[in-house]
Amino acid sequence: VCSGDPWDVIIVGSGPAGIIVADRMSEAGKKTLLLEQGGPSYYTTGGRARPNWVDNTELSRVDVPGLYKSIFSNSEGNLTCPPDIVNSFQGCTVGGSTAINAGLFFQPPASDWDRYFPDGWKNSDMQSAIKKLGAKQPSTDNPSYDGKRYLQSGYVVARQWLVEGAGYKEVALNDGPENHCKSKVFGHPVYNYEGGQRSGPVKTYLQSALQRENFSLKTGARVLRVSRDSETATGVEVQSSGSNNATLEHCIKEGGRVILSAGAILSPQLLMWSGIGDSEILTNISAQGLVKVPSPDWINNTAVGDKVFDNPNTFIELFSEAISSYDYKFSDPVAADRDLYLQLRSGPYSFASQTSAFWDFIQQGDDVVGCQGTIDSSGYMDYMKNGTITLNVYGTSGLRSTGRVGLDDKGIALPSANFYADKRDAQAVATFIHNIFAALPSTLTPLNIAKNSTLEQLTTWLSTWSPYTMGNVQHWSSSCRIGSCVDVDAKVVGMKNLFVVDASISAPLTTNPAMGTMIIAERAVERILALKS
Ligand SMILES: Cc1cc2nc3c(=O)[nH]c(=O)nc-3n(C[C@H](O)[C@H](O)[C@H](O)COP(=O)(O)OP(=O)(O)OC[C@H]3O[C@@H](n4cnc5c(N)ncnc54)[C@H](O)[C@@H]3O)c2cc1C
Repeated sequence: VCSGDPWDVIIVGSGPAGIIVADRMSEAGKKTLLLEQGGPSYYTTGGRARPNWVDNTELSRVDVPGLYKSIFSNSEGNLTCPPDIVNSFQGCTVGGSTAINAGLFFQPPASDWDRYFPDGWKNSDMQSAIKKLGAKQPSTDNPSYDGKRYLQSGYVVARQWLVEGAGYKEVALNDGPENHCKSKVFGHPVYNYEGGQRSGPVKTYLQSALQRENFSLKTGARVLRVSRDSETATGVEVQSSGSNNATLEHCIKEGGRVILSAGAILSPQLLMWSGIGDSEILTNISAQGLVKVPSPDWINNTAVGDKVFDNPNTFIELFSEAISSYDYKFSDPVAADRDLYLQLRSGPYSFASQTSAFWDFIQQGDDVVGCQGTIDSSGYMDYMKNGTITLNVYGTSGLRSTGRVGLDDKGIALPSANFYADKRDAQAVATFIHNIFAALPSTLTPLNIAKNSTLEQLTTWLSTWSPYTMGNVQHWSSSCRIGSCVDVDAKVVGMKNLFVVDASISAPLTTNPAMGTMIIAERAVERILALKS
């Protein structure tokens, strides 16, 4: 029995991709339902979780960029997914992980589309999607509302090291093809903020969707599976929050569509619970009653959940007498910085803590591997002494080691990353570090790895687990790739009207994934709307 009238399009998940798809589908006149299992995040969505110093403002903890890091230690506001929903650190709230992330907003280089995406998704095909995103979503590399740059001592030292020493070009990182090539470039991080506050799809696309009468957002609505009649999706089965095991059915009209935008870990789980995936996994979870479709109607596709990717992270602690470290606080910020933020949306709390970013590509035979460096304003773990900053080094595009989204014994998604399973990956990241270490000035000292380490020593160090190495950064992508899991229109292989549009369908990108995922969502909408049926 359908709950309410049927929809033209039902979208599962209000992350950046889901919100963009919902806005564009409703703009195209489709009667559109967006379902999100989590609750409010930004102030404008009803989010009120925040430290006392932000009381009496129209801000929640989500709106204040400088409260970003507190998400890892303070769960107030139920913004992250509980363990009975997914076995990883993700946003389960309006905006998905863009409501809890740092807001770093980097445009993937043109070479990513050309190298790693199929026909129809090459750089030239992506231009209209990139333009549409740029027109709708503000971003800035100078986030403080008063126009001044704060916490720049780390930038000055890094600039001297990488630009003057190592030959990186200092650029505006998203501007123009020659700058966003991400090839030996250095600059100020770009954030999707506006007016000293977090922006992102909730503040842009979602607001335009909410103006339309043919659009509806329902929160607290966890979709369990897609209902289907053989290869035709008919709707989704939803477990309403608070209700004990009660479910209801939202239906689509004949000719309607279901689009999964639940993220790179949960979209594969939804497919599996809907009887689409590796038959071995389907057999296991159907024994627990999690698959409702009879086995003859299962769609056996081992590409569901396969080759999931996250960036392997290495933290390098660097010390210089010339640096003043800055430690962000949730409850008790430095009074002057608190006032600067509250009165002028300016100062350190107008950004998440990163003060510079840079990229290079490492050539390995015919292959290239992208590497990214992002420098934070403080030390980490055992290295909190003033003068210390943290360099996060990520391996990015072109890495060969990937994992799999499996399910735990309760059927809940559990990603594996398999970092450096292919040794060439560790060698590529080590080469990136070795190259920049060669240019370290005498005034800047790495604290957790020797400055004069050989390439072999660096390779061994970064591929041996420690609190500083082999870390996940929760940039999950690539678990339902175009060509094997979905087709070039983002349609699930074997299904007529079921789609996946989120980080799942992206290849590993050279940059942090949010902006690329949003571009992909714009492109997928163009292709879906162009389909005949
Ligand atoms: C801590 C952290 C920091 C990050 N920092 C950055 C950064 O600075 N820059 C950057 O580019 N990227 C960053 N990322 C990654 C980036 O945020 C993600 O790549 C991006 O949000 C992925 O978008 P998505 O649309 O694929 O899915 P998600 O953002 O994962 O959104 C999926 C949404 O679907 C909902 N959902 C899932 N399953 C269901 C269901 N069954 N029923 C109903 N709703 C469901 C979820 O609750 C969630 O709201 C960060 C991620 C994390 C976790």
